[in-house]
Amino acid sequence: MAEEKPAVELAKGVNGLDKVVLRGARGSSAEVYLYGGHVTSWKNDHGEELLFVSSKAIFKPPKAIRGGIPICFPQFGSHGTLEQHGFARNKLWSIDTDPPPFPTNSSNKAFVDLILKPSEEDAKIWPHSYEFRLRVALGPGGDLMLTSRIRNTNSDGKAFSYTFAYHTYFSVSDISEVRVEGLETLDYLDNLQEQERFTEQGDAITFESEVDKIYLSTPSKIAIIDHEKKRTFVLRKDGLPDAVVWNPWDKKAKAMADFGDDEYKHMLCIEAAAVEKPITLKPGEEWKGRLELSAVPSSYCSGQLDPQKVLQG
Ligand SMILES: O=P(O)(O)OC[C@H]1O[C@@H](O)[C@H](O)[C@@H](O)[C@@H]1O
Repeated sequence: MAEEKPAVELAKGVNGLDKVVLRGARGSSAEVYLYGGHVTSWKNDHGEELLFVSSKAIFKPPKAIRGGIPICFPQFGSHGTLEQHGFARNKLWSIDTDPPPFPTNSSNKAFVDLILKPSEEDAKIWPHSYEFRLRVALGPGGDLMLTSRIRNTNSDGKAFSYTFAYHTYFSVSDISEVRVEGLETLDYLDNLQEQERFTEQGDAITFESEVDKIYLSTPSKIAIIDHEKKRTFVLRKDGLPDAVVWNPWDKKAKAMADFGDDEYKHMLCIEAAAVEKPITLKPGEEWKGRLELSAVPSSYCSGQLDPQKVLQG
């Protein structure tokens, strides 16, 4: 009998970068690079990849990996003085061997704790002391769970504020066949129109051109229905009121060096985020932001699927 592989294993990834491989009980798996604290793979029990990573992704600092789940911290987007999406996604994280207690299902072994602390160099661009702990776990059913705990460890009595996102790239069969449920009728800021505020109209969201919107105060559950693949992703979030929806479409795709010209057809970013209202932490305070992803088979025929059932179920 083949020897059972460990639930958690340290391995070498692209360009020799360190990565942690997580293996669930029934065949699911996930991979997390220490570079960026970046999840680059999430596979279901059948070994099917559920996240998109570009074939042109550059696995080399200081460029963030194009795809998977980059962590945007302490700034989402370009609205602030820091680099686009902050620096956490292009820092080398460490394995946290002694994380503070974490309420968890003790039978679940497939998880890893990472930590990011500022270096002296970092403190020059963001003069704050913090501990950012990230737990990545595979649930018994193959769900992927990310929990971020950010603590203000400033000794100068100063509070700090930040914006945040789990910039998740979902793998989809064909963007034109995908719909997103849970964001209809909500207000959003349109990044393609100078962040002007609009209200989404009644129907589920479908895609036929570039989209870059920040939906505000969204429900905790959002569904991505991939008709062709007959698969529904369900995203549950906590502590993250907003949701960014991004697809670069053809023109922007061509302008990105680390993204294939046609790859926009096979990805969709739905990002659990806190953007509109920055989070403020006083010294000693800790914030928690959680994302849980599951992928379920959906046998969709036009009109048969009741979105309410997906969202309430
Ligand atoms: O190329 P980056 O820095 O990874 O950003 C990709 C996209 O990320 C999205 O979250 C932003 O809303 C877009 O405006 C941006 O283009």
